[in-house]
Amino acid sequence: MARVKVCGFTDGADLRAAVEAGADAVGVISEVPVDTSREVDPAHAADLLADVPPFVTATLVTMPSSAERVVELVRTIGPDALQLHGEWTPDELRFIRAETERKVLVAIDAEDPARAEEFDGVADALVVDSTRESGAGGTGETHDWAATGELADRLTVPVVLAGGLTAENVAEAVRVADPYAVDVASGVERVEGRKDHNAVARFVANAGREMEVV
Ligand SMILES: O=C(O)c1ccccc1N[C@@H]1O[C@H](COP(=O)(O)O)[C@@H](O)[C@H]1O
Repeated sequence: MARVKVCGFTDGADLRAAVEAGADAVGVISEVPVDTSREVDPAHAADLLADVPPFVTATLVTMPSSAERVVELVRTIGPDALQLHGEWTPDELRFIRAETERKVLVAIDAEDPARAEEFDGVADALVVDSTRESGAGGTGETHDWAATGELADRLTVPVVLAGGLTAENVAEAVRVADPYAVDVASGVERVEGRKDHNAVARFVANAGREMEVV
């Protein structure tokens, strides 16, 4: 059974619905250099994550221009964990981990397994996503789940499967890739930036099942 992260909250009621549905982690997206309806400013991100109860991982998804800015954002927003997209070096990652004392997940593109191997043992987990050229996620596009499963078998750190997941395809994705966790943003929205609570509940349920619940 895969753990579940639901990402890209802009609204407290949507976040609480995901927690109620049983999500293991929730994410807010702040300071990303792409146009996305899921981005919130740091103050709003802090407010949203302040509502996350114990035993649910409050995650900041970000891609600012420097490692120092990541550290500032962690101090402002107060997440439990960080998910970094974009072009980071292993040394920058070591600096961020040491300064923030947070678990750090690095997002890599599914087409770039060499980069995953570069961060194996440096990051706390890898998010294997179908990213844009900039490294940003939220594309709503799937990739080769079997190849990601094979990559996960070669790595020592946990692999989070992301990219184009929905309540309808997540059970099959888990069956094929057998990831540590799955991550969804656009696939459980009713309109851009707002979640469909029913789809979120079905996503969480289906991530833990081999058969789809409709
Ligand atoms: O969702 C975004 O707009 C986004 C922007 C910049 C960096 C990361 C972003 N989202 C992350 O990408 C994955 C996959 O998204 P999707 O399910 O394919 O829409 C998502 O889990 C977010 O963590």
